[in-house]
This record gives sequence, structure tokens and C-alpha cells, in this order.
Amino acid sequence: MAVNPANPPRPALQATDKNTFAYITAKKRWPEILEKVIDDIYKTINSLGPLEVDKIQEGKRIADSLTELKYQIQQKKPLIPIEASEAPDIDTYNYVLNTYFNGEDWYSATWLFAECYLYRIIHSTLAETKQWRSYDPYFRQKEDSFRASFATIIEIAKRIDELISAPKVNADNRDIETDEIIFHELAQISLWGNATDLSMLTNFSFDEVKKLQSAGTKRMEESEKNILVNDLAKVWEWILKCRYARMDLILDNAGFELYGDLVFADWLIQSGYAREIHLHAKPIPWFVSDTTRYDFDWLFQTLQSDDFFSFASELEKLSLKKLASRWQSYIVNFQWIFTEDYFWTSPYSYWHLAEQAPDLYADLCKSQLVIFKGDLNYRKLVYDCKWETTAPFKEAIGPLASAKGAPPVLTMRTGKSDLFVGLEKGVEERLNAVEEGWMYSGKYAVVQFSEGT
Ligand SMILES: O=P(O)(O)OC[C@H]1O[C@](O)(CO)[C@@H](O)[C@@H]1O
Repeated sequence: MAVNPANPPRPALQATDKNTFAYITAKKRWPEILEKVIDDIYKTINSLGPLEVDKIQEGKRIADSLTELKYQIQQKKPLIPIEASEAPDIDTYNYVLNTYFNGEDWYSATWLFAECYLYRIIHSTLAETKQWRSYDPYFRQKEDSFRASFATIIEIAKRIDELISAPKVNADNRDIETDEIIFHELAQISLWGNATDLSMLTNFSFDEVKKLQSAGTKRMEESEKNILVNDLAKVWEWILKCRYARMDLILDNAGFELYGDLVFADWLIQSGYAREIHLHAKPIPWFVSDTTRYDFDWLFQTLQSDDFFSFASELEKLSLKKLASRWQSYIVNFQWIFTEDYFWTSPYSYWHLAEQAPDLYADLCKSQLVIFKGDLNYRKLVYDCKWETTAPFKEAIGPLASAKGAPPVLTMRTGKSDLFVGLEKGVEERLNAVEEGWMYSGKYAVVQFSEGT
């Protein structure tokens, strides 16, 4: 039988499997995430004036629907089609549900489908209303966590300033050895930014977020040992070969992770290794903290604002403004091209990219490097199934490595699911012996590369 959403290349990860992160997610994390959304809606309701009766009433109905959704999950009720609407992706969801998961419930459907379906339903519950259609129920969390990340944000802003103004040598006006070191450093800032994912932080305080980030900076020096597969050296060779390349960045979380990704993208442009970088975001709020157009624009505005980091010194504010105005110039000059596509929020694995989103695929094939950030992108790349941890990365990403004309693919992800491929023999056993839950702790990462065909 051909590979399909109910028949991945290996048995699917499923929440029915009790000793897995999929199970913990369905049992504990989904209800918590829904509670946070409901709280957020009530916070907004409470801030409305008495004249906004319609919005208040509609908001209460949304909160009730989401409470019902939480109950459906907790009671392991069957998944039901999403109400038809003008949204371009509902037919896809209902087709996949009816064709592959008819009669399945929140636990017995694949983890990937059930989880995408959850975030899609949360969005529909808001999008199909009059007053809340463009409301992002995760925005408050994104905003708070970005503010709490100030110390690391400013540290990185200073660093990129130094790096960009560093003297260049040789005929090409570049010092390749220094560039290689900088490349490794900035790639790791982008990589470890993925550890602070809000969907994982339902129970974390902002102090803990800060700790994670400062550990992230310190970890930079000793982080190599937690990158279980590190293809950065190969990627660097590839970049040197390509020179002045088109690159694509399939973004993950907004806020701190996006900031780190853009710092990396900034240097790639400034150094001339990239001529243009296409930034791919989500068209709807997704997996709590994923980047949308609004988040992207908000980041630029925030870095330029005098009020958001009101406690920052004038010098610090100036360095953030300088950064944001340089970034703005990349947008104006089409060196950074922002784009979004419903394929990224579909329930499909990237094994189906060419057939499900042919135009997007054809466009990505023009790229010299397609970088996939984060855990969900990784899950989708490898079809979210029980690969042996030693399975080769290129086998696990299927057609994206082997199809004729497949683009060069790089994944940079901290592990937040029961899923690692491409590990050396013995690594899984060594870590199993010392650390329960190491696969999904966010502490271990992989940077894996396929040069395409
Ligand atoms: O933002 P990321 O890195 O894609 O992570 C998304 C999160 O959602 C999950 O995919 C499932 O909840 C986790 O595996 C991961 O923590």
C-alpha cells in the first residue's frame, strides 16, 4: 500500500502508546493549552467596555466551544469533520479525516493528524465569528515571552553588530576561516532558539524561560555535545560552493526564535553568502507560538518602539532600532521575501509536498538551501513515525531527498517529540540509560543535511 497519512513508512506515532510524549501531549498538554486559550479569551472579555456586548457574548460562546473541545479530547470522542467555510484548507482537512481517520478518536488517529486538527479547529472556532475572526489567542503569551527575553535579545543584537562591522580580508573581501566560526555561532543561536517553544512552556514561569535562554547562550560553547548529529560543517562547504545563493527558511516560532533566525539571515545577507532569503510563515495561528505575518511585522515594530522594552537604556534601544531598520531594508530590497502557504498548516507530512503543493514545491526547488526550523517541521519531514533512531536521515525524508530535482534540505531542531533519526549506533541506548524523556526534553538537537538531487 502506498504511503499515506494513515500508513506512514513506519508505524505512526500515536497517543494510544502510553510511554510516549504523544500520550503526555494528548492527556496533559492539549487540555492545558486549551485552558490557556480560554483564559486568554476571558482576559480580553474582561478588558472590554460595557458597550461591546456583541463581542462579549460571542467571546463567551467561543470559550464554551473550547471548553467542549477539551471535554471531547478528555473523553476520547471521535474526530468529526470541521464545519465547511470559505477557508481554503477545510476541504483538505475533511478529506484526510474522512478518507484515513473515519471513526478514529483523539488518541487512535495518528498523533500528527490529531494535533494539526486540534490547532485547526481552535482557529475555526475563532475565525468563523464576527468579532473574533482575526484574534490570535496565543498572542499575549508570545508578547510576554518576548519581553521576558530582553537580556538575551540585547546580547545578541550587540554581537551581530560586532560581527557585521568586523574587518574582512582576502580577494573576495571575506575571511573564510572567521566566517566559518561566525556561521557556526549564528546557526546555533538560531537552533537553540527552538528550545523556547511556548507550546512546551505551559507550566514554565518567565524566569524559567530566561534561564533556558541564558543556558542557551552559555550552551553555545559546550552545546556541540548535545547536537547529536551535526552537519553544519557539510552545510558550510555547501554554502561556500553556492555563494550568493537563494535560501529559504521555513520558520517556526515567533518572538525569540524568530529573532535568532533573522539574526542568522541578516549575517547571511550581509556576508554575501545569500543573495535572497525567502521566509515562510504560517497563514494562521499555529501550535501556539508559530510565526504568522502579524508576528513578523510585530517584531519589527517592537524592536523599533521606545515603549516595549521601556526599561532598556537609550543605547540598547538604539541598537535594536538599527537592527530593525537594516532588516526593513532587506524587505524593501527584496533580499528577504516574506511568504505564507496553507500547506504549512495542513495535516500532511512533507513526503506529500510535491503532490499537495506543486507550486510551492517547484518554487522551493529553485533554492540552494531550504532550512526547516523546529520540531513540528522535523516531525513532518520524517512522517512522524517510529523510525529506528539509526535510520538514515535521507531515507526518513523520502522524496524530499530522493526525487529528481529535490532541493538541498537542512533541518535544525531541538528534540520535542519521540523522534530522532540518523543517530550513530549506541547513542539511543546510552541516553536511555541516563535520562528518561531525553528525546522530547528540548535539550538535545540535530542539524541534518541532504544535498538534494
Ligand atoms: O515549535 P516546534 O519546535 O515545532 O515544536 C512544536 C511542539 O509541538 C509538538 O510538535 C507537539 O506538541 C512538540 O513535539 C513540540 O513541542
